[in-house]
Amino acid sequence: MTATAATPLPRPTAPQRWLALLLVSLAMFGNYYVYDALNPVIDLLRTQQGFSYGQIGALSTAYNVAALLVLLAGGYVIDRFGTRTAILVFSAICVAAAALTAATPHFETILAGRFLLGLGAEPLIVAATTVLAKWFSGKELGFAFGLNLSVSRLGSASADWSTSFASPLYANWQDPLWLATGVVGVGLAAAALYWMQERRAQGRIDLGEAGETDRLELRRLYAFGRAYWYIVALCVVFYATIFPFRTFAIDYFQQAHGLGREAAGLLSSLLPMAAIVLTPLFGLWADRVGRRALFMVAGTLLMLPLFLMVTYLPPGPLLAIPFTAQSVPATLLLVAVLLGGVFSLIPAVLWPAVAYIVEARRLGSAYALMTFCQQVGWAAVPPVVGLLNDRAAAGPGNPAGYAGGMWFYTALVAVGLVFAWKLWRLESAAGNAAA
Ligand SMILES: C[C@H](NC(=O)[C@@H](N)CCCCN)C(=O)O
Repeated sequence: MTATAATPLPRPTAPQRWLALLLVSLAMFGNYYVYDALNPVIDLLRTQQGFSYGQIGALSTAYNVAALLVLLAGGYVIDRFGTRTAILVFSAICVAAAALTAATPHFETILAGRFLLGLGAEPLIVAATTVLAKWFSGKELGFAFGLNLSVSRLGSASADWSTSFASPLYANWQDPLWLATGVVGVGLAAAALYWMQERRAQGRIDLGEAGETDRLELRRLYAFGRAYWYIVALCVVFYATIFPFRTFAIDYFQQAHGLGREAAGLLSSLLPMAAIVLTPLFGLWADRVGRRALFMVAGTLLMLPLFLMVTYLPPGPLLAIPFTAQSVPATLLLVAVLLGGVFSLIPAVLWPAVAYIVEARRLGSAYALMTFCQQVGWAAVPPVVGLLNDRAAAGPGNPAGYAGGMWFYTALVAVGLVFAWKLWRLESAAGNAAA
């Protein structure tokens, strides 16, 4: 039965909202899994296929270049075809991308696969956000976003854990990537179920007006204030450090510190695992006390010494990772735990901070612009780190060769600290003026 113009449609019930969240989050789980699935096979791509670190960096950048092109297209597909079709189409692109990446040993094909992934995965994130806003508007929206991000991070952690639960697959570089294709295939199935759910809801449930998707307004850059640009600058350097570090982390722990793949995967998974638990908690804390700029200063300050600690401090005693048969050196464990804390803290305050300084009607384009800048920074760093590693002939015989990359990350964090500090000064001055 459909409602007439005289009888307003009901808003979705709680079970309907949570079903939508579950299905969209499953699609996002697959999305984050397939992105991170490349990280544990980097050593195999190097030993079995002879890829250089520079080529690995290019595989990472191909994703960002594609994402930049899609962001420039400005959410056209979502506006034109609607969220349910967008989720389905972008999930299907991710599956095709995963299969292309796994299919052949040629560098160009793998590069094309990662490019295709960027075309599907980043707009899928935008479409998922739009879907949640439709189903949850006015009801637990922040909580729904937080849960969605936690499930996405579980996808990243699971890709790292695959070094343990799917260890027999790591005899070659292709099988783990076929597993990733299967996982993102499950995400596609969830997207198809969501498609059915939204189609059934049409004409029966009020999902709000099909709002405009966040658009990039490059012509109006001047309209944002200084505080906004400080946040964007911190966003650029933070993600340009943490995502490339994660890309290379498993291989780095293996080559520079002699860890096995399973231990290296578990260590790397501490970053997304911490974020699953701590991001919502830091978000709640910041909601209570405000002072987000101070949180950003604290986060970047904590992050500043970590890459040098992992490079120069003695490894310390071996410590067992709870619930596993693996042990890792204490210094590495400490650095991974602290990086996990930072990976939880900064995103928890960075993205919501924009909403406090930009007027609501411009928030969409503010986020689109911030994501655009994020991709530019994130695109630039992996080839530089790859080049530094290659030039220094970094490898198990020359662990010191990885130091250049670690100094580069440290320099980026130092720049981030300057912007966080400037934001804090600006906000303190504004607070004093208002008092
Ligand atoms: C919330 C934020 N998301 C992003 O930065 C996305 N643009 C890209 C995520 C890609 C993950 N493979 C985050 O994850 O912190």
